[in-house]
Amino acid sequence: MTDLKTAALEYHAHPRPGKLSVELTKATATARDLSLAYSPGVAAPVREIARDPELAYRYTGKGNLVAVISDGTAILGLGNLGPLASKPVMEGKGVLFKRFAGIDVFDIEVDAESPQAFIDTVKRISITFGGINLEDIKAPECFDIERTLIEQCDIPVFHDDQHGTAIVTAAGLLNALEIAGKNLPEAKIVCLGAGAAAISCMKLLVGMGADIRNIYMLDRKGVVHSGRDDLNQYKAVFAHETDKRTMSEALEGADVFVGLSGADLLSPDDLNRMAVNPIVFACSNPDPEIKPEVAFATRSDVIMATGRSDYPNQVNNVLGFPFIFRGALDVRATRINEEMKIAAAHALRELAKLPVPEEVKVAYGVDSLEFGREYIIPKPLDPRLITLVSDAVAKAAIKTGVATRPYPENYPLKSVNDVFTG
Ligand SMILES: NC(=O)C1=CN([C@@H]2O[C@H](COP(=O)(O)OP(=O)(O)OC[C@H]3O[C@@H](n4cnc5c(N)ncnc54)[C@H](OP(=O)(O)O)[C@@H]3O)[C@@H](O)[C@H]2O)C=CC1
Ligand SMILES: CC(=O)C(=O)O
Ligand SMILES: [Mg+2]
Repeated sequence: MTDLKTAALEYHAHPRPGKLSVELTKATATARDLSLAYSPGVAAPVREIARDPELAYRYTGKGNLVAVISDGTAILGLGNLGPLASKPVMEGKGVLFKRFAGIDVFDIEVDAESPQAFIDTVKRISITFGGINLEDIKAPECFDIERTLIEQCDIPVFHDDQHGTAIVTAAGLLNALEIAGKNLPEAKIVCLGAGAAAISCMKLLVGMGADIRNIYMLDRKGVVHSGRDDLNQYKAVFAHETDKRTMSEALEGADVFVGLSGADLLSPDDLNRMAVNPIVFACSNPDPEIKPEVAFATRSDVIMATGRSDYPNQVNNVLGFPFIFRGALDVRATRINEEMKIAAAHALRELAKLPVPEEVKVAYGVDSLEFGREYIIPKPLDPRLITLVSDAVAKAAIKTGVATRPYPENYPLKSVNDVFTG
């Protein structure tokens, strides 16, 4: 772990600080080039955009530019460490947007004294961007922030920790249930965490067929139940009448554990309470609710996923946000709706069942990757993600009437290099 810490600090510090930079996309070699890029030539697109704001998509980078914005109140599972400390994560999201979907990102860390101040800041700068990815904003404030910004902005606003996580969790869970010989409507699910990611994951699962009566949600005070008078409106949706109070009680006979809470909160004893072929998604970052080696030492029948890159089955929103925004930007969707999210989940789910290209196996240093307990969800380095997930999202946007552009000529994209060939 110390090695990883040292390597991570070195990685971020050298050869230059940070992980990404702004690049030029036009010639700047001659005086003529400069007279086009800047004064006097730049006045021409200025006048055009003043005449017709839509032309910002033609003459500026707006259409391929996403703001990754945080207030630093829920940085991964590390908690409220403030906006500046969130910058490595936000730059990291920028790296993933660019690497996997060719999307440019400005990371913006907002020192806001209140949710309203945050909303006002984001609203004022929103015209710069083709989309807004809200990141690592704690519940319950995140819900109102996202809803208000969706209402006020005519570009997609998407809280990644809610919906990106939910989409990827749903895809992985449907596959894990299939492998375990179980199904979503009957699955007994325990969700540790009742924040941004947890509430949204459980909502999407219910939307996709889970029975809310089979879901037990827990926060720091234990089971979310109807006898509690301290529940916010978002948790209250999942409160039902039960005499269960602790995670141990909730886990008795459970089929699924979804952890969206913090490190090392699922004990071997509690894992032993779960049904045969238990599915454990220990998704807290950087440290899962239970380490895979502990889980496997406890039970050989566990189907295990984490949010991390260094174990099999990475259930992480990196599989969602780059490709979802790619699809949404390319048909210039005004929002990212439920149908687009569900289309993305199904595309991810189906991709895991296709034969895996050699280059993916090489990238992960394995001889074989086949749909099964150790491979329930595609790998982030799979080049087919942009092809299938962005396509599914774009088609769903068109079908549901939120696209303002037709199906792109360069779709389905063969790779990230295809992005500007349309
Ligand atoms: N793998 C992935 O792709 C993703 C993983 N995550 C992970 O999910 C976790 C939560 O993130 P997010 O939802 O954004 O944060 P929030 O701050 O919105 O929510 C955190 C939730 O975790 C609960 N919690 C924290 N500690 C405990 C504990 N000891 N026992 C029970 N519940 C606890 C909190 O309970 P209370 O309500 O009582 O405060 C709260 O409900 C993080 O670890 C994050 O890394 C998030 C997004 C994506
Ligand atoms: C992956 C991610 O977004 C998180 O852990 O917050
Ligand atoms: Mg996050």
